[in-house]
Amino acid sequence: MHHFQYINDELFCENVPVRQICEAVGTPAFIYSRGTLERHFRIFEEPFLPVDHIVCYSMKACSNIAILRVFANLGSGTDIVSGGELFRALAAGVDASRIVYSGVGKKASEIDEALKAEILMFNVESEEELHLVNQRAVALGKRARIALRVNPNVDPLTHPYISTGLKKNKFGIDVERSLELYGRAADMEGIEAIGVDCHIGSQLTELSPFLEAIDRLKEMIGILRSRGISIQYLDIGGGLGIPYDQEEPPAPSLYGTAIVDRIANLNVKLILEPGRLLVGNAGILVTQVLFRKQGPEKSFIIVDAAMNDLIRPSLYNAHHAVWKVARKTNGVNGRIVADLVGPICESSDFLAQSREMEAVETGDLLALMSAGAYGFSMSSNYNSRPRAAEVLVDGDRYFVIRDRESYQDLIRGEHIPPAILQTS
Ligand SMILES: Cc1ncc(COP(=O)(O)O)c(C=O)c1O
Ligand SMILES: N[C@@H](CCCC[NH3+])C(=O)O
Repeated sequence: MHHFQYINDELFCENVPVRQICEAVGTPAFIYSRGTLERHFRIFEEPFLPVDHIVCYSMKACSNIAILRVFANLGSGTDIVSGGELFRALAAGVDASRIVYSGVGKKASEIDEALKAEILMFNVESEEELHLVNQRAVALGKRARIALRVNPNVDPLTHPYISTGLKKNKFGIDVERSLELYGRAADMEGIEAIGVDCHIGSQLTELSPFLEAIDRLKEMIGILRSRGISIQYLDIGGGLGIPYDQEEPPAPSLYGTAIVDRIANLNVKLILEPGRLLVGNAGILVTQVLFRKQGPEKSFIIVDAAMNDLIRPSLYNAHHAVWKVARKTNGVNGRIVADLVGPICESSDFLAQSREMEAVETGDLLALMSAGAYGFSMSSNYNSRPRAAEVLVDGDRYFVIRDRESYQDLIRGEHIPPAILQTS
């Protein structure tokens, strides 16, 4: 359920016509609905309310500070994976004591920043990282609260590029080695092991892999406690999928109640790191048709958004529904099959392939649906394309929450050395 709907054949985000926003800010533009963001957060959190928990929004999905603030206002913490994400979270006003820091490659400077901010917990992903976190904590006269990110070797049954909990993946530490490392961590002056963590993948559409992973972690917590290591937090990551096309992921209520049942009597504070579920269907990418072109084998609709704006179709062959912003423009009727492509000089620059959709005309606005997660946050400047504007709709008002980049932004920080500037 989201707040993008047609009223008299015109697409609205909440109470604002999408066309009106595009006339003011141009295209391509990401448009998010505050109502949907809040609704998704509440629906996700609801089943966890009876137990001690923190929802730490995984901000890599959509990291605009206005979006972070929407969730922080609802009590959300944040799952971060870099110094840059820490900076954004603090800039948005997220409470540092609700921040967890995951990621396989934390630099000493980033660890220092997180220690100084006094975040809740580092999710440590290797033995070398554990030593570095200890060393940095001692150097700063602090103790780092940590969990080890365990790789439980569970198949998440998702796209191989976004599976993280198999032993062939770079993420986390296997169960046996983790148990050993907790023992070693107990002797480290700068380390306080308070949690166990895992995140097995993204866009999961089955419940069983989550439960299997939790069972492995539960077993570990029992072993650790029997060794005198008192684990207080269980972080089960994110990963719950959303319907993009035909998928039927478990409803958040089902996911939540199954997990709450599974950890009954475990006596831990649960940490949840949803990303896609909170923002995916709360955002769209609106683009304008530049040209239509009939090739010998295919029809192409060339639009002003491209793989630099939304890379998911190119990277994972991901499906995003295409909706016309005005359903019956210029009396064009009928259905077509076409590739929706951008201006970038790559054959993989497509937003939809061989897609059946309503016929379109040059100048029409099209909405790529479910683009709120891993849309803008994975965008780039490839082909020197300024990144899109981001807009947040709130009832009958809207706010530009990120300006469209300018050409000047494209060369910010670039310099021609004087020796190269000389022409003679
Ligand atoms: C450590 C970690 N936590 C949480 C998430 C959020 O995942 P999702 O957006 O699938 O909920 C990710 C991304 O997959 C992640 O790497
Ligand atoms: N970027 C991916 C998900 C990976 C999540 C990061 N751990 C997507 O668009 O589906």
